[in-house]
Amino acid sequence: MFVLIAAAGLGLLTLLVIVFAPNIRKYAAGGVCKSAARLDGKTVLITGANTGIGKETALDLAVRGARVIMACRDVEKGEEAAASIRASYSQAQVEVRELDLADTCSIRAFAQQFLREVNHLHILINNAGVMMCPYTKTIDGFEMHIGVNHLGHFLLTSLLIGLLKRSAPARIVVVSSLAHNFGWIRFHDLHSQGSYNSGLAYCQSKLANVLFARELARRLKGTSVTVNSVHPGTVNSDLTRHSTLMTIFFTVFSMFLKTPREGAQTTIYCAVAEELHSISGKHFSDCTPAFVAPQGRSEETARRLWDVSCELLAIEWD
Ligand SMILES: NC(=O)C1=CN([C@@H]2O[C@H](COP(=O)(O)OP(=O)(O)OC[C@H]3O[C@@H](n4cnc5c(N)ncnc54)[C@H](OP(=O)(O)O)[C@@H]3O)[C@@H](O)[C@H]2O)C=CC1
Ligand SMILES: CC1=C(/C=C/C(C)=C/C=C/C(C)=C/C=O)C(C)(C)CCC1
Repeated sequence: MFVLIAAAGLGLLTLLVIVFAPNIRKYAAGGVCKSAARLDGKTVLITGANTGIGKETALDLAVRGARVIMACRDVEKGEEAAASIRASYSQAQVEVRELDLADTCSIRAFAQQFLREVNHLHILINNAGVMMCPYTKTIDGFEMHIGVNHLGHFLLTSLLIGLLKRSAPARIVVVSSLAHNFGWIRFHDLHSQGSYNSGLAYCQSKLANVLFARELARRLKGTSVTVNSVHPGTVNSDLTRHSTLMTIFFTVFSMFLKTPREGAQTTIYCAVAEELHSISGKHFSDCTPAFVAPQGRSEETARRLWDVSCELLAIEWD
C-alpha cells in the first residue's frame, strides 16, 4: 500500500515538474542585467575565465566592446575558451594570460607583466574559485580555499589597485556566495590545520570575499574605484568537480539551477550598470542588493582579516 502511494506521489510530482517546467526554468534563471552599457575602449580583467560564470562574463563584456583579459591557470583551456568566445562573437577582443592564484609567484609575475603591457584597467572581476576540494595547500602553504578564493585575489588586487585608481572610474567585482552565511573566519586556525571540513573551508573563504569587498570599499572612499561582492545563484558549472555527491545532485536537479550564462548576470550587472557608478561595499544577488550575514558586516572582523592577510602575504597595504 505504502509503495503504491509513494509511486503515485512521485508520478504526480514528475507530472507537475513537466507541466510547470517553463515556470520553474524562468524562476530558476533569476535576475537579468538589463543595462545596455557599452564598454568600448575599456579594459576588463577576469580571473578563472576559461569556464563557467567567468567565461560567460567574458563573452558578455566582450560583446559590449571591452578588451577582455582572461586570467587562467591553464592557458590551453583559456585559449579554447577564448576561441569559443570568438566563434560566438567574431569581433571579441579577448586575450589569455597565465595566472595561478594558488601560487604567489605566479600572481606577482602576472601582475608585473600586466602592469608593463596594459595601460588601463577599468573593471577587475575576482571570479576564480575552488569548492570542497580535499585538504590541499597552495604553493605558499595556505589552505586551498582561503588561499585561492581569498588570499590569491587579495594579493592580485593589491598589485593592481594603483592601475585601477589611475584608470578611474573603475570597478571591482568580487564573486562570493550565499555560502558566506555559513562561514566563520577561524583566526585561530585559518588554514584548518586543527580540523578540516571542505564545506566549511569554502564557506569561510566566501565570507572572506564579502569582508574583503566591504573593507576595501571603506578604504577606497573618494577614489572613484568601487567594489561590490555578488552571489551568482546556484549555477550548474564545474565548481562541484571535487564532490561526487554535489555533482550528482546538480545533474539531477539541473532544471532548478542557473546556467552559467544566467549565473553571470549579477557579476555583469555590478560591472556595468549605470545606476551603480557610485555604489560600493554592497552585496548583490539576482541583480539586486542582497542580505549580508552579521559576520559579514563586522567591521572589526573585516579589519582583522585585512591585517592577517597582509601579514600572511608579507605585504603592506593601507
Ligand atoms: N556555481 C555555483 O553554484 C556558485 C559559484 N560561486 C562562485 O562563482 C565563482 C565561479 O565559479 P563557477 O564558474 O561556478 O565554477 P567553475 O569551477 O566553473 O570555474 C571556476 C574557475 O576558477 C578557476 N580556478 C580555480 N582555481 C584556480 C587557481 N588556483 N588559479 C586560477 N584560477 C583558478 C578555474 O580554472 P580551471 O578550470 O583551470 O580549474 C575556473 O576557471 C567562484 O568564485 C564560486 O565560488 C558562488 C556561488 C555559487
Ligand atoms: C536544496 C535545493 C537545491 C540545492 C541547492 C544547493 C545544493 C546549493 C548549493 C550552492 C552552492 C554550491 C553554492 C556555492 O557557493 C536545489 C537543487 C537548488 C533545488 C531544490 C532544493
